[in-house]
Amino acid sequence: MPDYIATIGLEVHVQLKTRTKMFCSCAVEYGAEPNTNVCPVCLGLPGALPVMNDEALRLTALAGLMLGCETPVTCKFDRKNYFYPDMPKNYQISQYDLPLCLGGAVPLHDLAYPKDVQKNIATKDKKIRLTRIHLEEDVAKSFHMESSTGIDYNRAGTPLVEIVSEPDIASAEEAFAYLTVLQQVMIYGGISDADMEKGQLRCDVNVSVRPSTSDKWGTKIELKNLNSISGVRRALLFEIPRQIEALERGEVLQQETRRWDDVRGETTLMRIKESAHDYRYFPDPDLLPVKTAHLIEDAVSRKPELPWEKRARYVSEYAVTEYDAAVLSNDLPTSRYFETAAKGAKKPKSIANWILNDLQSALAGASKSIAECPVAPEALDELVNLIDDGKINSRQGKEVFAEMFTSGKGAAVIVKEKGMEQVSDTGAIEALCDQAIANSAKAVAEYKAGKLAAINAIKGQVMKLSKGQANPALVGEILEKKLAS
Ligand SMILES: Nc1ncnc2c1ncn2[C@@H]1O[C@H](COP(=O)(O)OP(=O)(O)OP(=O)(O)O)[C@@H](O)[C@H]1O
Ligand SMILES: [Mg+2]
Ligand SMILES: [Mg+2]
Repeated sequence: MPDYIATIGLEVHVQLKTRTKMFCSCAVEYGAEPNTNVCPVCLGLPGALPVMNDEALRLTALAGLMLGCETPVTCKFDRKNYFYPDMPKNYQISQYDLPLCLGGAVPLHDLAYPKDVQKNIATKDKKIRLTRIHLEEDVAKSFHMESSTGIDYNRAGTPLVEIVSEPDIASAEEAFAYLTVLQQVMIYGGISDADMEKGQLRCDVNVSVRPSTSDKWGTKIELKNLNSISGVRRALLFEIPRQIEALERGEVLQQETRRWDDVRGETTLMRIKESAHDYRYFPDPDLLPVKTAHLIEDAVSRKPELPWEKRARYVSEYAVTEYDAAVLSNDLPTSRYFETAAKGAKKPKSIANWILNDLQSALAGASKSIAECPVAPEALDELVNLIDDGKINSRQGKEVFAEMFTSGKGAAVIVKEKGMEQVSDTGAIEALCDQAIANSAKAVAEYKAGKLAAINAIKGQVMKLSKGQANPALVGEILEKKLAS
């Protein structure tokens, strides 16, 4: 059996985070009563005229800047003509030959992916090139019921960007990583909430396979409208072997559109693409071409630190590992928490460890997000300093943390209340050492006879006498001095 290569290109639709729709002042509001956020423009009534939403143009330019696209001096809007009830004007306003953004790339920067994802990503620094990003209006949402179909026009006219990749993706896992990074960039830039459960990020998957000995792409099959990142991965893990097996049987694949059934875990045929759709694109006469200079200027001023820049900075500025940095910069609330706590910390690496272990598991246990964390970053910093300064030991630290998480009290307050502060008062420890030496004649004799480990028994006595609060290093020092004399 020859080896096969998969070729994958994604078309991703992302709803922009604007208050109002693309060409009218209707609210963009998820979950509103159907057909309440509508007007003559988004319902396509005769005589209605579109007015461009400048914020949508700005957000698109920002997405392009973050992903390294070029923005041509002018862009324009075109009518994409088709006849379907989800678009009552019988055309969708989109961008055809002069989109807002061209080129660019999505780096699959190593986001601490699970091991089984990691191993199918070609190289750590692989980039997926983009073809273009264009701006259009979303269409209405259809609800297919038993014997009829309902349509909600609230979604019609929502600003939507389509991000088209080159077919650079070579595995289900690379598609997973690509979408994860794209979603992260959209959220970082405040471009979209990119919540797939709300349909704010949707994906068409184009996939073909070919024998590795062939340098011609195979027949492209399109999987329509996937609505979860793991769904895209699972769909490809089904579809790639399906195509390979068909070729192995000697079948000739046809260009077709397939549907992913998430419950049954398989793709099924929707329609065979007879010929390319003729959308009869032409420039929308109601909308003037847009000069992009002010959009680019605005995007430059709004561009945030990129996720992979943040990650690199954490490694160099806070001396945390690549893995820590990837998890800490994964989302903005976690990165803000970390940076606030790390600012005053002597050892930011300790802060990172606490966030990645105890804090995250406590949050998971309480079903809370980090934004709702009852332990403020400054409070975590205080706790970690108490431990790193040797005021309490790490076992006590865990106890204090648990109490902080449930009561919201500060670390020092709890340490005081529980009388945990380690005794570092030399006088008090000396007295306890004398007492322990007097009680341990056998261990003392052994130690003096050269069995140095016997000191541990005496040390244990002192710790017990201090109820675990003596500073162990100091106890060791004092005992050695006393036993030597
Ligand atoms: N042979 C192929 N195998 C896999 N993917 C491909 C192949 N050829 C093109 N693609 C990918 O298909 C995607 C869409 O391609 P393109 O926009 O050219 O056509 P389309 O799907 O007909 O467009 P639309 O769906 O918007 O009408 C791109 O992401 C591209 O990278
Ligand atoms: Mg497309
Ligand atoms: Mg397509």
